[in-house]
Amino acid sequence: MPFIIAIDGPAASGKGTIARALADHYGFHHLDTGLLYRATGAKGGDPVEAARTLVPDDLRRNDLRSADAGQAASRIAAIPEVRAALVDFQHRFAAQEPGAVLDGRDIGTVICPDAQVKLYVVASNEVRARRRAEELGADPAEMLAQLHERDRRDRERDTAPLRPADDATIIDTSHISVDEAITAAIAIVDRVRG
Ligand SMILES: Nc1ncnc2c1ncn2[C@@H]1O[C@H](COP(=O)(O)OP(=O)(O)OP(=O)(O)O)[C@@H](O)[C@H]1O
Ligand SMILES: Nc1ccn([C@@H]2O[C@H](COP(=O)(O)O)[C@@H](O)[C@H]2O)c(=O)n1
Repeated sequence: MPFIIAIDGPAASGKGTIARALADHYGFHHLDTGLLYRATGAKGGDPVEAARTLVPDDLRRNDLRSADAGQAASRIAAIPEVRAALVDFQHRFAAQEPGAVLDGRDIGTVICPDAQVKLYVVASNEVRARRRAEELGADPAEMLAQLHERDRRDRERDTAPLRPADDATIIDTSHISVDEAITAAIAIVDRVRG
């Protein structure tokens, strides 16, 4: 049975950084599920049809990391039929041996509720905005406004809203380095793997 690590949290909290490092450390597969929503939003047209016809090549577009792509993703992510169309892909990915790390918004709550490890990564709004602004070369105040809007949409939607699973361990990266965050995550996984 594959070992599944589910990582959720708001935008720019550091979950992708931790997810990649865990996958590397344990030799697991890694899926940034945000890319599925970003690619669906970027395809344009009917979002439900775009999600149903998504192929791996769509995830390789080089314009998916922009702030605009993030905003478009969070709008189409509120549509239940879009989410439903992306479930199979995520389940197939999570079923790969020897294990998989999936990061997103609803991995521990909806996609992989039986994951052996669930992490919920947070950081203060100001820290997240500063990190994202540095990453994209954008204005921190503008990033803060965009993150607020995206988080609100993600938390308030009816289907699969952003929230920690009841059995998730919280990691707050506001005042710790990337290395410290990764070390904390590995310690949590190692405790479960024994
Ligand atoms: N603990 C940390 N200390 C300092 N910088 C960090 C830390 N964790 C992540 N970062 C930086 O913050 C930025 C956002 O991190 P990351 O992409 O991992 O966030 P995310 O939660 O996956 O975001 P998104 O949901 O938008 O994909 C990156 O530039 C990353 O290098
Ligand atoms: N499991 C997920 C993953 C992402 N979303 C939506 O996509 C947007 C972009 O995600 P990033 O992780 O790349 O920032 C995000 O704001 C969510 O609206 C989702 O709903 N479920």
